[in-house]
Amino acid sequence: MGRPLLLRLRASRSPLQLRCPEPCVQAAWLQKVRRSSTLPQPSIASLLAPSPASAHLRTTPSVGETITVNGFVRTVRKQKRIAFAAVGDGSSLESLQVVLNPEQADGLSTGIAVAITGQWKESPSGKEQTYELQAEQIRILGQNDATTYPLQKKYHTTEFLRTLPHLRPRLPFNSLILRLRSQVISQITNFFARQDFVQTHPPIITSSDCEGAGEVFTISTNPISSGVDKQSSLSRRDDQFFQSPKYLTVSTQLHLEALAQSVGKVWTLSPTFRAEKSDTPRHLSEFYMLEAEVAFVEKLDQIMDLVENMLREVARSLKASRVGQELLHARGSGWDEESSESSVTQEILAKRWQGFIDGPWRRITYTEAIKILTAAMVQRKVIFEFTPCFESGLQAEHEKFLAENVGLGGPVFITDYPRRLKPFYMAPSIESLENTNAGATVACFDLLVPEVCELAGGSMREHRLRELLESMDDRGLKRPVANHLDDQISDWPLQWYLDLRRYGSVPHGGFGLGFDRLLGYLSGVSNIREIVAKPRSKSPRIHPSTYKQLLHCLTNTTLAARILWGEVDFMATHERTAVEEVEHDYESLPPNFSLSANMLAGAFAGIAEHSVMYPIDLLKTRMQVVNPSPTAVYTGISNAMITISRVEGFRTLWRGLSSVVLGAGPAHAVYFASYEAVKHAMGGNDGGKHEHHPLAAAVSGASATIASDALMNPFDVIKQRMQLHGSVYKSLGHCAKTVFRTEGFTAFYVSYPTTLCMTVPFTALQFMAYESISKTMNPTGRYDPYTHCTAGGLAGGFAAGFTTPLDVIKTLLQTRGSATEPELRNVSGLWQAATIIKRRDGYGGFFRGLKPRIITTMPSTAICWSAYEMAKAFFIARNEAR
Ligand SMILES: NC(=O)C[C@H](N)C(=O)O
Repeated sequence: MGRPLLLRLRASRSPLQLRCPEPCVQAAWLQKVRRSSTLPQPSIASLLAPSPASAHLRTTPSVGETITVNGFVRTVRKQKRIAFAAVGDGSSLESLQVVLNPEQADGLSTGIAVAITGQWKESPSGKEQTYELQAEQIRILGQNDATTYPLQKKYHTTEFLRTLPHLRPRLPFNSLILRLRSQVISQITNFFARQDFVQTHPPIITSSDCEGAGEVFTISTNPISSGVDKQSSLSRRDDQFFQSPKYLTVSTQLHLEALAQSVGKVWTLSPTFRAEKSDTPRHLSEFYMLEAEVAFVEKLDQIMDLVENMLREVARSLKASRVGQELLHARGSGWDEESSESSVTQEILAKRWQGFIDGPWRRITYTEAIKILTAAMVQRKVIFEFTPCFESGLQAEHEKFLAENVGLGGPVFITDYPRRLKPFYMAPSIESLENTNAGATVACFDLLVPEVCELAGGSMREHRLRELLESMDDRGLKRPVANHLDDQISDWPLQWYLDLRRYGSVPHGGFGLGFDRLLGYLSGVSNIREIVAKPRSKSPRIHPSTYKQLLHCLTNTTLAARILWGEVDFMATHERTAVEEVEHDYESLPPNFSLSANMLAGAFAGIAEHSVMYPIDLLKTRMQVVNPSPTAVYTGISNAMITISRVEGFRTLWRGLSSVVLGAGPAHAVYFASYEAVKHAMGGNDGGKHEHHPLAAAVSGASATIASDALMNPFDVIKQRMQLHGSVYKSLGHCAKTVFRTEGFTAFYVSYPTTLCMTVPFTALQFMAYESISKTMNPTGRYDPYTHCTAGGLAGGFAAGFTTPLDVIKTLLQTRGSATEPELRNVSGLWQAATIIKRRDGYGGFFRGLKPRIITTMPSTAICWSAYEMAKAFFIARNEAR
């Protein structure tokens, strides 16, 4: 027997090596069996890192042996005398290196399916891989349109990949997720089998809404009436295939309860459907739920023990498995990047598994949870948008806090919720029964884990007939006839459920666990759309409430500031119901990111930027005025502030703001929309967030400015006029009218070319600097208020400093109408303005207002970029489920 073989995986970027079991000695008869066998060829995983199973099957070839491998070409590299193809088959993250001669490589392209026969060889030393296949014969198995194949070897965003659910499983990380699913199912199957549970297949088409939340999909055979006029279509008997309304199941629990009364312990892993809003990273309309039901148990703790033991075993076996090792490897070396933009590192993932393995997990009651949340809020450890309160249930932000702080990285059970918040089938808590306050809480739990929050929920079921009927009545579950305990109503959908209590009822309980969420948690994939083969969810659209929300944040400055600094999750500002539905999930700009979302993000940014920095901007304008009136000469910023507030009143500092608010919204909307559109057209989004395109950034910035300044210029002129010392205009309208009447329409645009001369280089410099600084500070490109803010500020300061001379010229042109001297009044263009400044004040004149300009610009651009990135993150989250 040889020593354990250490295979260094091809293309590994981390030192992680997979330990392979000892290769078996190859028996001659086995070789024969394999050669003549019709079984598929060895998988690449079994070749690169044989598992005990594959070694047992004798797929590990010896050096020099001829083998055939099936797979898909991931890349081809051709040199003069030699060519290399990387071939993958989904069995491993790694690909197999195939060595070919250049002629053999002809016709090979990324994506093509091949069967390659060749000699298994040791790679020359110093290569990344240990073994390779020296091709002898290549068989192309089918057509491949290489020019249009969408999964070329380059970076793809997750959103782009979601548009290709039929092809994305071919990516190495996606295939790993498929294997993870399969493995966890087999672990769970083993676990339950060892505990003598019976696996069952309850129906998918049901007649009742188990959770009573009205989130059922109704089944109809009539494609036209379905969904169009549900009510009328179902009331027409001839449209009812089943004679009575039927739904896709929201939970198999009720049926499992029936089956548990036969064999005691049952489980299922079934598709489940919910017609709820599902545009969050944790919800889908179709998902798999793992449910179990146990008869003859009387305590909720027994059900929690079951969940805990099961998940502990899953984590243990995952940790020891090849899939587990590959997941860690992927997290450590960026394999997962394109198919799951996740911030979960190798360490976090390992910690998550360990959190499952360590125990016992914390169990606290709902009442205790509310106390913990309230105390944390009072002690200012956390700011909640919604004050925790017993009656209202836990909001997403509360669950998140509990998962992170009470579970300390591991899971935490929250038990005994108020009866009112839970469905009809739950039994009262034991404590609740013992108390005078009988029935106030129910014997149930939610299992919370960090990031995912609710992973599972379970309860003791009400097994007593009278109490069950009372509970149904409390919730208005209408029975057709006023009920007597012994009434039997044959066509009432839940009649059979009552029978379970009528005939040989036993105490029992069970749980349901979101299986896709579990896989997401175990693999560190934050959005279950990357976990499920073909995610089904309600299409999102930009809802009117979104606009309301943005406005709310804008008008509430403290809230806006807290959001900008990342103290408050933007989502938490949404209305109560939406908090549960919408979650923040920032990813890079998707190709299909809508224009309106871009514009709205831009508008939000523009208004935020201009409003906050307005007073300083006013000072800058006044300091740049050539030949100002003696009462408007200021020695510095603070002197200017004090003088203006004292002489003209504090409110003067804000004069003209309305013009900016009115103009900045649309102008910035145009600005960011053009920026993203030009950047996209110039390939600035290609290659993903790790590639840097300064030219694209600069050109898009410049184009954006040309478009937006055309819109903003008149508003800017009005603003400047109103900011001047001794401005006589009463309002925006008054100013606009007066300027138009006395100076004509051109007054609004005389400074446009100068503005562009200034803003185009300013924007190009700023965007270039912003992109460069962001890429350096935040290489993953995730939403990070701190980097957006810092990069935005630095980029703005840099651009502002360099363009101050042009800004001085612009101010002269924009305010010429308010000047008293004829030379200044009649200045007609950039060059003339520059000459006047030079003559009167020398070169120093071109740097007047430099300091306030940098001081205004830095926070302005910081706010602007932060607001823009925040709004963008928000829209991406809304765009999620497309
Ligand atoms: N089987 C269960 O306990 C799951 C529960 N019916 C739910 O949908 O949350």
